[in-house]
Amino acid sequence: MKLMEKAPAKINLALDVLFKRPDGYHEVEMIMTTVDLADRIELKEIKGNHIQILSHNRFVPDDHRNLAYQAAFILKERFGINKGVSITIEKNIPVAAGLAGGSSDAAATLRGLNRLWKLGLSMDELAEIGAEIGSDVSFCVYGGTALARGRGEKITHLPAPPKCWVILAKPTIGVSTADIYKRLQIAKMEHPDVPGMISAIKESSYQDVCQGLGNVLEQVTLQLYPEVANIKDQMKTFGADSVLMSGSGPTVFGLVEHDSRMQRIYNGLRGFCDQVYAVRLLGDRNDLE
Ligand SMILES: C[C@@](CO)(OP(=O)(O)O)[C@H](O)COP(=O)(O)OP(=O)(O)OC[C@H]1O[C@@H](n2ccc(N)nc2=O)[C@H](O)[C@@H]1O
Ligand SMILES: Nc1ncnc2c1ncn2[C@@H]1O[C@H](COP(=O)(O)OP(=O)(O)O)[C@@H](O)[C@H]1O
Repeated sequence: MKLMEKAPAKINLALDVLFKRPDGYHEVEMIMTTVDLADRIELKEIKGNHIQILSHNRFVPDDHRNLAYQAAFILKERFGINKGVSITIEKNIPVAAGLAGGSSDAAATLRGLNRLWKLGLSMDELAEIGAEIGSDVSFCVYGGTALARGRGEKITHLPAPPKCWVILAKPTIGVSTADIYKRLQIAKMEHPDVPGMISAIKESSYQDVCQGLGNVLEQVTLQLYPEVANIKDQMKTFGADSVLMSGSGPTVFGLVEHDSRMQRIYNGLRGFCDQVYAVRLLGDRNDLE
């Protein structure tokens, strides 16, 4: 028996940090939404009682460090499953990019194994288990668009933002999320208007979504890596309606409505950057199917 799950990437339309918590994590308010760039997860029953990870991408760990492995391990332990499973990850989302690829693989594994092993868990229960794996996993269990609070695991669903193109460009540097959070100087930050972004989405105003983009982690990553600032500038010059870094970076995304302008930005950026994608904003929970 085998089955497939789609694991889409996310971008943060807004990312605010309120304060550092006693447990070392940061209290956040983020508006997350999915885009049409997805890994594919194949789950297959195998003989034995172990978890096997297969992937052609050399940056993806094939052992307990893989977040999909951790998802399978938790479900096996918690529900006493004495079966083996092979998890094949077709990696399309760039790794360590601020696009939650690993978190989305873990979330897809939770959803898929819930079906394969007939566990009968609700999405809310899967999201709660996901929070034990990483801060972004709960959101990725549901997909769609949401306000994420707490350390990212408290999810309030939102409607899909207005449809547009999203150009993603990832410079060839790796960014450590923990390092970026550590360097954040909370007293000096300019906060994005998160309630304003929620209204823009509810009113389906593309202009207001563009105007409201903001991420407090951006200033930290831009200072450390000038190449990220350079890509932001290029994207604006080529004509994106609005540009922001996703998560802790280094991927930069640009929003654009018109097909011809999307093509111009995409072609222009290909000269500067190896990993460039032009994808649609998804933002709807049904898009996981
Ligand atoms: C910044 C964001 C925005 O969506 O995404 P990415 O850039 O990773 O995609 C997330 O907050 C990242 O989520 P995720 O990558 O799941 O983080 P985790 O594995 O839980 O935590 C990695 C490290 O980041 C720091 N961390 C994470 C979340 C949070 N609210 N406060 C923190 O301080 C902690 O130092 C933690 O050890
Ligand atoms: N399934 C996975 N896919 C990608 N990276 C993974 C996975 N599991 C664990 N990792 C590790 O997690 C780190 C962060 O990866 P990723 O989730 O792609 O980035 P981000 O948290 O920036 O969105 C990588 O450096 C990688 O070693």
